[in-house]
Amino acid sequence: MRLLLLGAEGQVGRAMRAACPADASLIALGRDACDLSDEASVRAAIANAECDWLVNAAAYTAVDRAESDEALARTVNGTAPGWIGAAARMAGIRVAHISTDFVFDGSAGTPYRPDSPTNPLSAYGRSKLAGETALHSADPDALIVRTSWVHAAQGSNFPLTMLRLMRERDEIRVVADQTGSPTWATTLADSLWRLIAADASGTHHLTDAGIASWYDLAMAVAEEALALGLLPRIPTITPIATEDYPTPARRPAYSVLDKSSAWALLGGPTPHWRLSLRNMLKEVTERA
Ligand SMILES: NC(=O)C1=CN([C@@H]2O[C@H](COP(=O)(O)OP(=O)(O)OC[C@H]3O[C@@H](n4cnc5c(N)ncnc54)[C@H](OP(=O)(O)O)[C@@H]3O)[C@@H](O)[C@H]2O)C=CC1
Ligand SMILES: Cc1cn([C@H]2C[C@H](O)[C@@H](COP(=O)(O)OP(=O)(O)O[C@H]3O[C@@H](C)C(=O)[C@@H](O)[C@H]3O)O2)c(=O)[nH]c1=O
Ligand SMILES: [Mg+2]
Repeated sequence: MRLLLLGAEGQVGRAMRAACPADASLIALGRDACDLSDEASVRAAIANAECDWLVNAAAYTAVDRAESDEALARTVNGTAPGWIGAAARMAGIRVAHISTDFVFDGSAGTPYRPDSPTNPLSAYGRSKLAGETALHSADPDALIVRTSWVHAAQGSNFPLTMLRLMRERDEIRVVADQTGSPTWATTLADSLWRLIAADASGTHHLTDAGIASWYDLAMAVAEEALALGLLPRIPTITPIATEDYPTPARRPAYSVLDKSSAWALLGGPTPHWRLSLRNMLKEVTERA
């Protein structure tokens, strides 16, 4: 199988490259080779690629910045997936695309199913929902996988931000009233390769197992990092309310996703987030 990967330098893009099975070949394009704000660039990249599947791991992921930069977020996350779907369909290429828990408003009290009503609270969430819709209209067979709270040993993510702040400060304050599921990019990439091998289509939810608040996640980063020698001591970590950590973007209070359809296709659950976090931080120690 030949697979074209867009967003090759992001957290998920790197994990997809690392998890590439021996019997697959990968054409990995970064922003310089395929710019999702430029329709001609997207069309050319897809027309020139002889492949069976395309995975779109490129996105505008700066949630707060998107509030004041909505037009670009909208083009990259909302419009480009439609260009991708149309070009891929024309070339007979299957598409896998990644979306987010932030398409939901967080007012639910039980895990969101793939067909639960969406209602994004942020410009980023609106742009990602628009991307799902545009891709689905262009290519009804596309595979859309919503995930959440992604982290990796390289890149910009909450656990690495926490690790840096814990080294710099005596106290950090973290919101305890937003609940979701942290997800190691490696879990997502391994699962995506398997969903592709199974010829999956439609919308599915895929995160690591278990739930946490951002505060729980920060506490876990502290404990795991201390045990691995990445942190000399644990600073004071204070749970706070969302209103005490003002940000430009609103985030869902609850964004746990129901993963049962993906788990059925995969033949079992994904690892618990705590185990995945430990494995991610082990990789940080190996890189240091
Ligand atoms: N990170 C998270 O917590 C979550 C992510 N997702 C989704 O998962 C997918 C992968 O995210 P993740 O790997 O974490 O994100 P990253 O931000 O790590 O990677 C995204 C990549 O897309 C690239 N990119 C941005 N703009 C463009 C553009 N105009 N043209 C081409 N490439 C571009 C970025 O390049 P550059 O670095 O140069 O900007 C970056 O390499 C995205 O669809 C995201 O919405 C879903 C839920 C949670
Ligand atoms: C840095 C920091 C953040 N926070 C809060 C702010 C926010 O509510 C929460 C997470 O902040 P971040 O900006 O790191 O995370 P954020 O970029 O919002 O993460 C989201 O990214 C996009 C791409 C997604 O798709 C989502 O699934 C989700 O992973 O933690 C604190 O409470 N204390 C802190 O010191
Ligand atoms: Mg962020």
